[in-house]
Amino acid sequence: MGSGKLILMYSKFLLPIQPQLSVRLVFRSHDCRTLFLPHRLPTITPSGQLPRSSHLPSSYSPFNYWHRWHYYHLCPLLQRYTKGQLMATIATAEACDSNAALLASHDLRVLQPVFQIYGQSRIFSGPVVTLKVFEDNVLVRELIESRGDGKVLVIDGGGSMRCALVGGNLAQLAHNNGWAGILVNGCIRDVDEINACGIGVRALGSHPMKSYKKGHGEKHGPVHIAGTFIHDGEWLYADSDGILVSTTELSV
Ligand SMILES: O=C([O-])CC(=O)C(=O)O
Ligand SMILES: [Mg+2]
Repeated sequence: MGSGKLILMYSKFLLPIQPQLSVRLVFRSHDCRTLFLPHRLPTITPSGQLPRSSHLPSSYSPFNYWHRWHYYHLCPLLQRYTKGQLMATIATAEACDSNAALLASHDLRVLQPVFQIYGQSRIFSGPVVTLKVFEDNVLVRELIESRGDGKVLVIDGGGSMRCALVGGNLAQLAHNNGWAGILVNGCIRDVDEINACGIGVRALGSHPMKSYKKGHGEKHGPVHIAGTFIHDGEWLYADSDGILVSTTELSV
């Protein structure tokens, strides 16, 4: 059984008997992990509603096996299915096999395989927000500080190999703000921090130096990365096989 079916089964049959994990709770947030952190686990209420934060006990010890199972095994899976990330179930290879016409018309494009994979989320997708900068990450922070709503930030850093445009702090902030992923045509740093973070990141490589902080660049314009143009509002699909960009959202 595919994981998509499994999650549907979970939503239909198991969530109702686990009222503290209401669908509202799971699908409203882009960061299940935050919600499921042990110290935030809500108690079960008879109505199935989340207790108000003032009702949350300061500690959930001892919390039972069921809670632990959710936290450690289910949450990483749920993260992939939260709002804006449902299309993460599309495998890039399958998408290529079943969309020959879109590939031929260039409505579906494959990025050249020049990116390294970072971050816990190896599969991500979402509508694209584009940004063009050069060795300056002020606008990167500015966008990441806004709500991501499951979008993918595509940063054309001109392929610079002389500094990093994203580090551990920005990656964590992006994850907290609901960005599904970040693609950097350039370098990142704080690799260990990023690899521990729940977001998906693709970049050309890593570099220990930070970038300039001038604020130069252009948001939402077309960018040309890894052999293809990418426009704001297009859809990006990344998994272990590669990265696709589609003019429109692909169906499962
Ligand atoms: O501050 C920067 O330019 C990037 C960085 O190290 C971080 O996001 O942690
Ligand atoms: Mg840093």
